[in-house]
Amino acid sequence: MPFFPFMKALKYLNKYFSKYKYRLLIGIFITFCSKYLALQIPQLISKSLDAAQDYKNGIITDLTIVKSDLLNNILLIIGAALLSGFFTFLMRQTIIVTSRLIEFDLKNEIYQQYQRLSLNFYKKNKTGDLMNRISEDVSKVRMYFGPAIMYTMNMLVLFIVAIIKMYNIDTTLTNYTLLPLPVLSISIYLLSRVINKRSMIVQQYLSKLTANAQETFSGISILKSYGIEKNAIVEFGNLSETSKEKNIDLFKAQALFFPLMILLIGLSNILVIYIGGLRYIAGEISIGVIAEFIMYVNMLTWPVAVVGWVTSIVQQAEASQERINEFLKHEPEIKNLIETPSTIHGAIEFKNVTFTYDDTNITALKNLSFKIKQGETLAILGNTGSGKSTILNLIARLYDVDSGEVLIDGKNIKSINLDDLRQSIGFVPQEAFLFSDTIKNNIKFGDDNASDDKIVQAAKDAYIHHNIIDFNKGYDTYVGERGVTLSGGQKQRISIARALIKEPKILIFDDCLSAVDTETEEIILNNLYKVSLNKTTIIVSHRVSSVKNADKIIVIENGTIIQQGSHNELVNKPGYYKELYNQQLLEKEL
Ligand SMILES: Nc1ncnc2c1ncn2[C@@H]1O[C@H](COP(=O)(O)OP(=O)(O)OP(=O)(O)O)[C@@H](O)[C@H]1O
Repeated sequence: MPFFPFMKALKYLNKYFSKYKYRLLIGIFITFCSKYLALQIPQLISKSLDAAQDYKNGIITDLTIVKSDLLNNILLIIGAALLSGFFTFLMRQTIIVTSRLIEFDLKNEIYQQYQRLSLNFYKKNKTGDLMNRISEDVSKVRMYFGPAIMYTMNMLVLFIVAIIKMYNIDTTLTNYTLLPLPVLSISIYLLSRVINKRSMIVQQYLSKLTANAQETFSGISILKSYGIEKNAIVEFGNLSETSKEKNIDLFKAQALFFPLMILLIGLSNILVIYIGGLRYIAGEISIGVIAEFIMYVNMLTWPVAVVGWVTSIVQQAEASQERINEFLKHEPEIKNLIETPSTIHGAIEFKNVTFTYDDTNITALKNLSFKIKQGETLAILGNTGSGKSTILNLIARLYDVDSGEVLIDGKNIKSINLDDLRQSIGFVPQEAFLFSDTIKNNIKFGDDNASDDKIVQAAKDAYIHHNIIDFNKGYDTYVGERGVTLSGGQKQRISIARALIKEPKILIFDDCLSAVDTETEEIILNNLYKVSLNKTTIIVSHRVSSVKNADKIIVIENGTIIQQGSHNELVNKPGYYKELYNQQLLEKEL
């Protein structure tokens, strides 16, 4: 059962309660000690006041007895206050620290789940949303483990102990004193709901503002070259104007919080003084009791107000945990079905493969069949959108086919250990992506233990070494957001080096030479020819020059093969390949 049993989504977090149960139990015990000690103070003050009055009224005549009583009480009050303060410190150290530990665990759990999930998941959910759930939502859930539990414990101990003490002293006065407290709790709850609603709206606008600013900065060169800075300023201005208004709305509601509390505490205090005064005059209670009750009222007000606040924290945590659970319970579409290791040689076959992207409903491949033997080079040509990248995605099992089969070494790709499959593929995507790190680490990404010599060799093979050594810091040059800006062709070649260093059985190049000139392309292809001996290689390209040496060329149109054969075979047959060849030959001559 979760700490607040009416919450369903929060049940998921029970495992963390049991993981940290000892810390939490110690925290709860410490809270009890702290509050119990704090609650001794009003009684001591009451006794001191009564002693002074007894002396004044002549009930006690010996001043030294009164003085020693008072001194004792003062020392006890200081002692109780110090100890209670120390326990409050320990209470935060246990409960709040535990909530931080759980926050850390939960973030790691979500991150690991994100890593497991397939590409489809990332297409369906926005990056901002993923980030929000792992940061904002987790912080809200932490509030449930930390402050919500701490203040609830606080409230329970204070309430039970104080109320027992109060009823033991005077029932009528206690009833009157407690009268405004439920009103306080309910009004704080209602106010907290308004505050939460408004702060969610503020958060939404903050996200919009950040997204707008981020997009503007990343597209700054386009913005400037089109001369539309003014439009961007107006758009940002409008957004921040609305955001400001929403913030003012929020602060208006927040501004009510303390006055409301003070008003209701004031009401309780007036009741204590008025009813207590009447009962004192009637001789039913001593003057010390009035002081004691006033202290109890002030001690109880915050915990009572907190009931409202905690309720809304728990509701928010529930909503956030529901969003987190939605991702945590999401099963990756592509699963590793085989635990035993698989050895991969690199023969690939597509048998009547049909594949539809389920988000766009586009059937990218239709009944497609082809075969590549281990160590052969296959080239894929075709117009944009014809399905070339889709073939590569299926070989890396980034998606599973709808019908037909992809076979690796004669075995259905699903019956191969997924980790081993991906380990044996060197994939160079269409758009090179470099991490904000050094060039060396970007290349080493393909093989963590690669020696410097191996890194240099891979860079030479990808024909990027000569560029790298021209940078001041060579291989230690930082690339990415705050580093050197590389040209498209340089990025592509680093990305090739990253694939080569892995020495995979299958090399996949998805139109990754598009940003280099034909001479550089020629050099790289010659190098690749040497390093890719014995490796199955698949090259996707729009250029005949990139594919002419392949063992086999297939031409794709609308997801089906319209031509296949070697360069020599195809160049003599009328059709797409011959036309492309002639056209590119003509361009070269021009
Ligand atoms: N991730 C995706 N989600 C949905 N539809 C997609 C996705 N990727 C590609 N498609 C669609 O599938 C079809 C085939 O795309 P694919 O990327 O395989 O073409 P391509 O031949 O590699 O094109 P290009 O030469 O432009 O890279 C296209 O109509 C495309 O819009």
